[in-house]
Amino acid sequence: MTSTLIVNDQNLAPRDGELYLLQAFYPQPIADNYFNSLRQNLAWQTEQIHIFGRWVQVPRLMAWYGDAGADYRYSGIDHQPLPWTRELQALRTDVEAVCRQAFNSVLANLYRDGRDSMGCHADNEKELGPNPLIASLSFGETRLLRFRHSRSRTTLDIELSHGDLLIMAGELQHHWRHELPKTRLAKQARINLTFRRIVSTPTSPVLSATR
Ligand SMILES: O=C(O)CCC(=O)C(=O)O
Ligand SMILES: [Fe+2]
Repeated sequence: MTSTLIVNDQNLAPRDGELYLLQAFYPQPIADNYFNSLRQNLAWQTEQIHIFGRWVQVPRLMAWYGDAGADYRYSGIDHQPLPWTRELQALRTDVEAVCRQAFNSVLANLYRDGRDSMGCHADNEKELGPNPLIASLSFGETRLLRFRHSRSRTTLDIELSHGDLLIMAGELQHHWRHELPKTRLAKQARINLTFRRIVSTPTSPVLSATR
């Protein structure tokens, strides 16, 4: 294993990539504070995607923050990042210490309840580089993240709860896709932050329009 993480956790991916789950990375009172302030203070927006010739609203709210110049294209639209807030900076510092990697951007998603979701995709955009390390923080309602191996169709369900940190690394994005399915069980909101390192500027649409 060639991981550069300082976590000694077991790799949850049975093959073709690395997945580490640090449960309660933030203990509950701290996670509560982050959930409340992120929900209040981030510039949550609805996004439209162009799919089969029409514009459809994505079933969640989103916000994009990062260093100036770390432009990122998602939902078919080129997004200029908003400048880091103080709390996103603090979260970034904590996550960087564990991952031993610098992040220059974060994509925030707000799932208002179990009717909000994210479609199956891989975070394999070329501006993330060949084997991106992506750090994903969850706050609020527990939701299931489902991984699907592209060739074998094996699925792997990971429950993400309040304060958890999930790290995706190695070749994972080449071989596995992931989705956050809708569920009747989730009545409360969930916030997810994925810290990323943008290494090149895109010249063409790079995120699949099917999310
Ligand atoms: O909400 C999640 O846990 C998944 C988010 C995700 O896959 C993404 O932002 O690319
Ligand atoms: Fe993703």
